[in-house]
This record gives sequence, C-alpha cells and structure tokens, in this order.
Amino acid sequence: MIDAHQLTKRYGEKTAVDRLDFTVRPGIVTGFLGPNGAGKSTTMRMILGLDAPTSGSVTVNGRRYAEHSAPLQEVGALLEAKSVHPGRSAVDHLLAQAYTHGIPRRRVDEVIELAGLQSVAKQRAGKFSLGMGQRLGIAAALLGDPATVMLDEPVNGLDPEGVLWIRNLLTGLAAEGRTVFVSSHLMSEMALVAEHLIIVGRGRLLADTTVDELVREAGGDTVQVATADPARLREVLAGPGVGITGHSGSEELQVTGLTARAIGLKAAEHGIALFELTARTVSLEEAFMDLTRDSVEYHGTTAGIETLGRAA
Ligand SMILES: Nc1ncnc2c1ncn2[C@@H]1O[C@H](COP(=O)(O)OP(=O)(O)OP(=O)(O)O)[C@@H](O)[C@H]1O
Repeated sequence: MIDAHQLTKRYGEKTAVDRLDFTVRPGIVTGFLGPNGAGKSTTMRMILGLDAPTSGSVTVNGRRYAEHSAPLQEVGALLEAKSVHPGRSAVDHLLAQAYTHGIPRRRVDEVIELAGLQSVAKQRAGKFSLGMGQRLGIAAALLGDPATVMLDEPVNGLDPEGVLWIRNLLTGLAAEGRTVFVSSHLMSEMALVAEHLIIVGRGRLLADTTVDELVREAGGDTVQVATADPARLREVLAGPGVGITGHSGSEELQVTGLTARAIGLKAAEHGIALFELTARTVSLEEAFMDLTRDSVEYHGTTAGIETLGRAA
C-alpha cells in the first residue's frame, strides 16, 4: 500500500508535484498516468526517498521508505535512469545487490529466469540493448521479493514479446496480492494492464478512478441513432436517466442511459424505422486526451512541416 498526503515538490519556481493525495492498493495493478513532465518520476522518487518532499508525505505500508529496516524487501523499483556498472555481468550486478541486502544466491537465479535473462546472464551489462537493460532492471526490482513493486515506464525499449511479458508479469504480481504501481504516458498500454488509474497533469491529481469509470465519464456509453422520425423516437425513449441530443432537423440522435439493444427494441415496438444504431466506444486514449488537454506542457506541432512542404 502506498499513501500520499498533500505530497508536494518544488524545484525553485517550478512545482513538479502539487498537493497529491492518493492511495495505491494491493492486489491490483494501478497505472500512474500523465503527459510528459506531469510529475510521475518525481513522485516515484519521493516514494523511494530519493527526493525529499517540499511538503506533505508519502508512505509505503505505513512508513516512510527510509524507515523500513529492509527496504529492498519492502519495495522493488525500476526507475528510468538505472545505474548498472557497464563492465559487470548481469548476474554479478544482481549478486552484488543480493549480498549487500542479505538476499540468498538462489533468489538471483530465480529473478534471472523470471526476467528471461538466462542466456545473457554472464554477458557484460554495458553491451545490453535497451530492452535487455529493462529486463535486468526489473530482475533487480524483484530481487527482494517485495510486497510493493513500482516501475517507471517499464515497457520503454521493449519489443512486442517483451511488452507482453511485462503485461503478464504485472498482472501476475498483482494476483499474488502485491501492490503494483506502474507509470506510463501511454494510455493504450495502461488500459491493457491496469485496473485502477491515477492520472496527473502539471503535478496535480486529475483523476483517481477505474478504467471502466473513465470510459463511462468520457461518454463511452453513448449510442448514435439515425431515424426517419427523430421527434417520435425522442418521445418513446424519454425517461429517467436517459439523455438525448441532436440537431433539430437532423435524422441523427445521440442517446445516453440506454443500450443499443434497448433502443432497437423500443423503436421496433413503436414501428419507428432506424437507419443506424451504433454504440459509440470512446477509446481510453480519447478519454485521457480530454482529461489532460489543458495539462500538456509540450505540444507537438506539424506547422513547420506543412510550411516546408509548401515551400518545396
Ligand atoms: N531536478 C529537477 N530540477 C528542476 N526541475 C525538475 C527536476 N526534476 C523534474 N523537474 C521538473 O518537474 C516536472 C515534472 O517532471 P517529472 O520528470 O517528474 O515528470 P514525468 O511525469 O515523469 O515526465 P516524463 O513522462 O517526461 O518522464 C518537469 O517540468 C521537470 O522539468
């Protein structure tokens, strides 16, 4: 369990993390989402005691990270910038960490296997590809068999097989009852693994919600209907909890609060012809963009490219 209370970090004038309150619970994967620069890494660094909060606090299982007597066994973490001695082999890197934390050699072999690094375990880590480096970082994070696992952008640099491996690993760790907290700026990736989402923008909490709820709030339960008699259809569909919108004179209506099936049945019952009946599924990516639109610090632009194209 991770608990943040009014967690704040300022770097001079810049507020990187702004009064965050959230709880990360065991037994599920919680996604930590936000655009670039939203404050995710800073928050994770504070959870691990690598950065001190300017104000507020964050605890892991009721204590600050530094107060745990065996922190590696409490929280296993992979942060973006991982320092591995380039001349050391993967196995030696893990052994060095295991020895200094009283972890048996057997566990090193276990995590090497878990991370699929058996064939390269004796190679120098300096020669590792980005994906292999990520796997080594994850092996190190799991070394202490921690109850809480925290990974910052774990799919970075992984090939499709590696991405799938991470997904299964995360859901497996959560199923074992661990607390799993994973950051990403990719909603599509989070949608596949996370059950709960904590979304931040410019250091602030934007949403603390489930994947299902986010889609619902974004209008994911809207049904698009086209009919020859929109006025009559409005009448027969109207009721408590039902919302109907549409331009006057248009054949198209947008209906919330009723399933496509219920709308189809009602229309048939009243002999109203329908031309279209489509349940509109809002992608999580759209929901995320809507939520964070005002918090994106670094907007991309294609204006320069267009200008170049015209000049050519
Ligand atoms: N040591 C630092 N000194 C000054 N500013 C910092 C420092 N660390 C982070 N920041 C600023 O704080 C803000 C939050 O950064 P952070 O790296 O936590 O965001 P993030 O959500 O992890 O972003 P990304 O998805 O790009 O990794 C950014 O504006 C960043 O420039």
